[in-house]
Amino acid sequence: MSTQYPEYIDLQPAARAQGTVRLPGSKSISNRILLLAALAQGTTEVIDLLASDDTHVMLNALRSLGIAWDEKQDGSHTVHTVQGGAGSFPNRTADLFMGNAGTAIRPLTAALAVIGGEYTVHGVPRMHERPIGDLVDALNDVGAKIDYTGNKGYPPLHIHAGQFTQSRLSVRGDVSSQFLTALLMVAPLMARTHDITIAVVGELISKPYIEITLNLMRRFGVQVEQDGWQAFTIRAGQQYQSPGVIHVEGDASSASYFLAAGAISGGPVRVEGVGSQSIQGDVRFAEALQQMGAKITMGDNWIEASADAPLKAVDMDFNHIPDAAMTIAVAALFADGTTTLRNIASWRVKETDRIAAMATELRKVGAIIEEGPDYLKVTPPAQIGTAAIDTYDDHRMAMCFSLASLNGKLRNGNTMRINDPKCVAKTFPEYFAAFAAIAK
Ligand SMILES: O=C(O)C1=C[C@@H](OP(=O)(O)O)[C@@H](O)[C@H](O)C1
Ligand SMILES: C=C(OP(=O)(O)O)C(=O)O
Repeated sequence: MSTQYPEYIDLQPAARAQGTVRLPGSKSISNRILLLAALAQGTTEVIDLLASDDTHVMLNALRSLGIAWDEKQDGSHTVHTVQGGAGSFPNRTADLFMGNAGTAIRPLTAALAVIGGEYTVHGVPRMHERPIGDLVDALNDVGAKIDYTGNKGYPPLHIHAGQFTQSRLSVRGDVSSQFLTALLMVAPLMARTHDITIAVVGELISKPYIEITLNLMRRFGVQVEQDGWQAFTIRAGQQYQSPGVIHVEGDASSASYFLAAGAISGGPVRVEGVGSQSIQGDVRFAEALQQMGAKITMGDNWIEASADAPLKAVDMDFNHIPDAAMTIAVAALFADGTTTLRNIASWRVKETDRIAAMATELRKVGAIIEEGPDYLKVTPPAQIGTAAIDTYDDHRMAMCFSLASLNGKLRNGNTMRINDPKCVAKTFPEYFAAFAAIAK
């Protein structure tokens, strides 16, 4: 991305956070819309697509596959015009670099396997440590031909043309919900002559992301029949149709940092772009802040956080909001006791092992941490010790730890150093400018 960052950023201690932030577009919605628009019949105008590493890898991949798109500016809005391929990709061979974007590589792998061709997909080294085996198994079981060219169960992948005749698929749901999302998104391409049912094996995690998938599929004209979280049926003969124009909401996970800033330091901080009408599960981060004692107000398209007392520690299950939950782990530095984050095992297979990374960096600033396979307990220090925070090429580590500079809790008024801040480019290239605008 274009923003230039130095090797590290030293954040000045800020007593207060106040102001209004216009959020960048949702990563989860942007990458889903791009793929759906590419698979649809007709031309789609996408307003306010997120501009970041994760969407750029998707846009570049679609172009390599022969899907035409262009970008223009309309006042303060961007407009991407995508020419749909009506269920097919013009180019049947391609080598695709997917960076570290789970929302790009997983659904696209499924689409390539079903459409057929000779494709390789790969990413940054960490992407080659992030599991994809459950998705590959689900697809290969019903006639796909996907090979591992590195380690079994992980990208890089080589995808050949397969043959799909079966009507029942099953996929594990307990490592990443993105595998089910991927299968749901390509199911209409398999359901040309017969219905397709996708059964979920094991407890499905991160359920609200499946709601985003189903919502956007509906916007593109495909209905899914749902039997709880156990089975999903796509009736034969449905095709994606462009909705014409579609707008991308602001990113609710990105909102979490600013809302937490308002809650930690009094606020008020308002985010614009998500609100009570949002289709993203991460808006429920606001409920977690409320439980910590913050005051939350909300309109259709905005949320505001403030607080008139120190935050209260909480003990909560965060399986439904795994990304925004990281923000709670750092907000816990400002709470009145031990905060426990439960049911977050998926953190271990994301941009880094996020449970280990959080534990290490929170200890650096003086917190007492207990770490388990799927939980984290954070007991705050009286004052936050200054440290150079390592970010593990994880945008959320960098964004979360900016919050440690707030509320005058930094020992001796020192600065908070964030190493390798450019990692925010994955979802929010302008993050540190937005943060500086509210941290006073
Ligand atoms: O489908 C999506 O857009 C996402 C699903 C979640 O992943 P898991 O299902 O792997 O938890 C989330 O962490 C990720 O950032 C985005
Ligand atoms: C887990 C994340 O990303 P991905 O879409 O690559 O899974 C994230 O953004 O926190």
